[in-house]
Amino acid sequence: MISHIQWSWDFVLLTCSIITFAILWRKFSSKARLPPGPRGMPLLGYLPFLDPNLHHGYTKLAQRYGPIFKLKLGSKTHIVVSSSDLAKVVLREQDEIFANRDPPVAGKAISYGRQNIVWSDNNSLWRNMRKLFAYEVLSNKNLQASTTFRQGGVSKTIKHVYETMGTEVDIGGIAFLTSLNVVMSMVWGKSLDEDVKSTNLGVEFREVITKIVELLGAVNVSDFFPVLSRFDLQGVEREMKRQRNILDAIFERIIEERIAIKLEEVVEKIGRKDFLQILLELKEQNASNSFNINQIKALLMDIFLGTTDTTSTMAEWTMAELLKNPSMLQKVKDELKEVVGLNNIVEESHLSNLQYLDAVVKETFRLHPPLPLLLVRCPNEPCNVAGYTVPKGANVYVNVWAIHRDPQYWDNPLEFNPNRFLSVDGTTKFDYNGYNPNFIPFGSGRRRCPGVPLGEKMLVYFLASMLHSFDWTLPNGDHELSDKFGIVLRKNRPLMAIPSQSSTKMATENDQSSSATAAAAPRPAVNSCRKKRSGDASFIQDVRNHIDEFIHASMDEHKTCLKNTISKLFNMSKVVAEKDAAEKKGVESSLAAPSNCCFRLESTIMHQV
Ligand code: HEM
Repeated sequence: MISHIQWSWDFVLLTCSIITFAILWRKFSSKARLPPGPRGMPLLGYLPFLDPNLHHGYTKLAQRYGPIFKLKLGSKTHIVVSSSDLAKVVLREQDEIFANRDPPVAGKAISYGRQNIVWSDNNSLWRNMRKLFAYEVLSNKNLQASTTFRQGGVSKTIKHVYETMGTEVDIGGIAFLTSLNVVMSMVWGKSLDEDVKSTNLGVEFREVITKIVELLGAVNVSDFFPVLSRFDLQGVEREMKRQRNILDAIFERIIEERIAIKLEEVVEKIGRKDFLQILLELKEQNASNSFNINQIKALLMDIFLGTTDTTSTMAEWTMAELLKNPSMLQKVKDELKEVVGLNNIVEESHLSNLQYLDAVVKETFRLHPPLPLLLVRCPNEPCNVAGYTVPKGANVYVNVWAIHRDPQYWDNPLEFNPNRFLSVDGTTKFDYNGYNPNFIPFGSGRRRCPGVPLGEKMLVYFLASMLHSFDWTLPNGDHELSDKFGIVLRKNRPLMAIPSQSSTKMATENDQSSSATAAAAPRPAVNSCRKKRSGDASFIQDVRNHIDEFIHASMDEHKTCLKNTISKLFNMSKVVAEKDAAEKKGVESSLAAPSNCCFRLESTIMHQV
């Protein structure tokens, strides 16, 4: 009997030991070891202690818990990676495992339920969309073909700034409208002022996109407790759908207008098919790589959101840093004077020679990466990073803001010093392709930003043009550079600056031209002529209008340049008049077609003045 009791007792002990060992093994074995991190409250986890400026809060936590740490936020596990070595592991070495997203509720709402590139998982829809995007929007050929749109967009802005010289300008605002104009022309061949149905489209777009970006970065209870998401307690989903519907209505109208006109008219107007046309034709043909109407609209959202807010925010940060550092600003202006020349306007062909400006932009990207935590990644299976387990489905963030300020990789990391990006031979170090994990403002790996070539071109071209055409001062002599967390990292207070006539130009009294005047005055008139003109009768009148407008926009010191231009314009109009007369007589004319004359007028003004 005693031996029987002893045996049962041994059995219980043995069973308990095995269970305890199994639990401890599971907890402490390297395979299941979760990264360290702060303890939170029951149920809520660390939510009540989150710093609203997430990138600052996460950087402080990394200093305490190391380059990979874990947070429990509601029912979600967040893992934050804050060193370039571990960023490389997540974004490149285990790229495929980390290629999914776990979008916030707001992200699902704006993308019609993940029907776009940004919030889609790594699946066939995502692959098809990215392929089309890379080939039809951002290929070298297309970027080359869309140079005129960028020129047009920037020249409209120069005109606007020129007209408001001496008053405060919202730098982010003008950069936003410029990129919006460019992207509208690229996507559906019509810039803001060509859209006759809506006079306030630019302002409306900015308001909506600003709100959307704000909602994407909002702390939303539904994201941390998915079971509560159906109640939408903070109304984030409702508000996002409202904003989406505003954009949706604009897209619907443009698509309807497009379906109503003939393809030949589109091609005639912009010389080739635009992106919208390509998407609609694929849909019409029911091609295997076609998208439904919601997917088309979601793709348009990607392009509009991806282009406008990031580029304008970066333009603002760069101008803010330059205005804070006058000697660097002067260096940029000197470089522009040397590369572009006083009497010319900036062209995209100049950009590759603007090494110092390029270094300034890169230094700004380092200190103020527009997406400080990139976009959330989500592993499709449990995996090992630095000896810790990252569970399947966790929300993984790469703290680029911290990596870009890590003293291990950057000397005096808080100092704004563009020289760190210049090599001895004057070329710039680092690119935006994400191969160097110390510098990844556009992300890295397969989900890296596909918009790099367009974003970079637009940003540098905009900045070069603004800095070459005008001098800029701060209204109160100084300004602060604090930031405000959001999915896009904005300046806490918008940058206002006052443009004035470029001093380098005023210094050369006999200067024959001004790039501001050149770019500002005549272009819209010429464009409107190109639009209006199909017959010949009004053409001479059009030319007169150009001259009137040009004189109207002039300033005293540009009289000589005006005189030259006007005589060129008269010569051009004489050529056209001769052609008209020849045609009336029924004589075959060897002169250029009227539309070519328009183009020549435009280039006379843009390039010879
Ligand atoms: C200054 C300009 C820009 C910056 C700094 C920027 C930055 C980024 C970053 C950091 C990501 C996330 C990458 C990741 O998760 O690893 C991203 C994704 C993306 N960006 Fe950009 N971007 C810019 C311009 C553009 C432009 C011009 C477009 C479109 C024409 C664009 C379209 C996209 C898209 C579609 C994605 C999602 C990619 C995916 O999930 O596969 N971006 N961008």
